[in-house]
Amino acid sequence: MLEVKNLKFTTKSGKLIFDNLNLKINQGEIFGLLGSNGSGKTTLFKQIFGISQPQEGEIFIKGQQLSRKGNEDRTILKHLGSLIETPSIYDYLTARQHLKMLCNIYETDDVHIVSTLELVNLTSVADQKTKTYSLGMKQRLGIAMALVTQPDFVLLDEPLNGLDPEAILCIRNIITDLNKNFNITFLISSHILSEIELTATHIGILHKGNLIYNDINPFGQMECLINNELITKDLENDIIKLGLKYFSQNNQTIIYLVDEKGKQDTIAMLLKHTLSEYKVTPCNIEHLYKRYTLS
Ligand SMILES: Nc1ncnc2c1ncn2[C@@H]1O[C@H](COP(=O)(O)OP(=O)(O)OP(=O)(O)O)[C@@H](O)[C@H]1O
Repeated sequence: MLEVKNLKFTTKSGKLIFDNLNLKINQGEIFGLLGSNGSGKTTLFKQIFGISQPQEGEIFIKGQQLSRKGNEDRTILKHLGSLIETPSIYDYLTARQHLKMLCNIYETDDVHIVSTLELVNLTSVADQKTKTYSLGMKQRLGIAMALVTQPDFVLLDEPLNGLDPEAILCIRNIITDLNKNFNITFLISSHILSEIELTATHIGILHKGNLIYNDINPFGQMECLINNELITKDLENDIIKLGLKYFSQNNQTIIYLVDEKGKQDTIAMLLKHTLSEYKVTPCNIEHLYKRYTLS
């Protein structure tokens, strides 16, 4: 669905934002993009959506390369829905008019306006001017605007901004339902790690210009923690032989136990090395995030 190759981007003031960034998102994935303030999440969304052009590198959507100049052959963008930064909302238009306007711009059927308003719980205020809307209502309208044209790839940059817990739950359900029932692909950024943990199939951590973690969402898996001083060369060879993913940091080696078999194999292997001082705990995105970004 999306392939980003060797993307480089430096701001006018000389700050390096992307340093040969590579990213691949396959159809049907929900890719959760994490990263600290200023790490470049919004910039990446803008480049994928063609609002800003990469200085170096290539972006492919459904196999079609986006033009560097940014103005020819943009038809592929019709398959994209997006909410980038704050939604572009006009005070003097109603929610229904916003959705109608988007359908006109994208030259798509407007039959989904009613169901999209229903989806984001705006039906009762659909004909009120948006100047009367709260922050959360505007945000839900922004999400509706990303969905109304029935795109098969949706970019949501901080979609949970300003939402109350009920609305957060509603958006989570919308994303997972659309993904499950219609195989819609999502790229979502958020600082709410617990939400990404619950929704994403894959996770990327953007840090210092690159994706320092880019893999499946390990939530629900277990990990095994061992002090580095207990890791012998033979043990490391056995970890590699078993095909286990492992990572060493702060005097600790962390082995990801992707399934029950991986867990049993790992424990059997540790026992073979007469190693009993290990700890098996559930994976947690917050720990993962800290582990990668605070190193
Ligand atoms: N219009 C601009 N001109 C110059 N620098 C910019 C501009 N927009 C963003 N930047 C810089 O680019 C970097 C990346 O910003 P970006 O908004 O992509 O980060 P982000 O990861 O989305 O941050 P946040 O989590 O705060 O939304 C920052 O250092 C920011 O200062």
